[in-house]
Amino acid sequence: MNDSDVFKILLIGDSAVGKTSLLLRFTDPNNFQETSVNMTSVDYKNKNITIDGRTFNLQIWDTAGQERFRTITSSFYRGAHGVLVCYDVTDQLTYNNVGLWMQEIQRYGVLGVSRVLVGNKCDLEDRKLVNASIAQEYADILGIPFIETSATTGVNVEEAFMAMADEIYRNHIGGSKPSVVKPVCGSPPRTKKNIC
Ligand SMILES: Nc1nc2c(ncn2[C@@H]2O[C@H](COP(=O)(O)OP(=O)(O)OP(=O)(O)O)[C@@H](O)[C@H]2O)c(=O)[nH]1
Repeated sequence: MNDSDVFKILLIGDSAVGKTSLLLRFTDPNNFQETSVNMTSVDYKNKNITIDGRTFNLQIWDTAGQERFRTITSSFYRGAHGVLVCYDVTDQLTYNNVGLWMQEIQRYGVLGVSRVLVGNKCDLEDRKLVNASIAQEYADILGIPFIETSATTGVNVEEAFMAMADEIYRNHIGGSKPSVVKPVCGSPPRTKKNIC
C-alpha cells in the first residue's frame, strides 16, 4: 500500500460527545461495549475500506481527552486529510462550539482538509436539542456533508466514516464518487455534489 492510499482522519469536538465510541464502533463493531469506552485510551485505529474497487487504509485518530484542556496541538492536525467534527445532539453547547472547532481546523489543518459534520447520540430522541435542519443548513453553507449518528446503536456510523473517505478520495485523489449520506437517523439518502 502506498502512502497515498493511507487517509489520516481526526475525530474532534467537545469532551464526551462520543468520539472514542464512534471510533471503536466503526473499527471494531463486533466487540463494541459502551462500558469499556471510558477506560480505553485510544491514539488511533486503522480500518481498510474500498472505494471504486481500490483499497484505502483509514488511520483514524482520537484526541484521547486532550480537548478537555484545549491542548490539542498543531502536531495532531499535521498531515490530516480529513476531520470529523462531532457534537452531541442532546447538548446544545457542544453544537455551539462546532464553529470554534472549525476555526481550529483552519488554524492548524492543511489547506483543503476535508470535513464532515457529525451529530452523535441520535438514539436519544427524547433528549434531542439540536435540530438536524439547523446543522444541515450550517453544513450546506460550509459545503460539507452532515450526518447524525449513534455510536450506541451503530446507526450511520459506517456511513459517517465512508462519507469522510469519499470526501478525501474526491479532494485528494481526484476521484469522482459523490458522497451519498443519509444525514438524519431514518431519513432518505441525500447526494452531495457541490463541495468546494
Ligand atoms: N446514548 C448514547 N450515548 C453515547 C453515544 N456515544 C457515546 N455515548 C456515551 O457518551 C459518553 C462519552 O463517550 P466517549 O466516546 O467517551 O466521548 P468522547 O468524545 O471520546 O469523550 P472524551 O474522551 O472526553 O473526549 C460515554 O458514556 C458513552 O457511552 C451514543 O451514540 N448514544
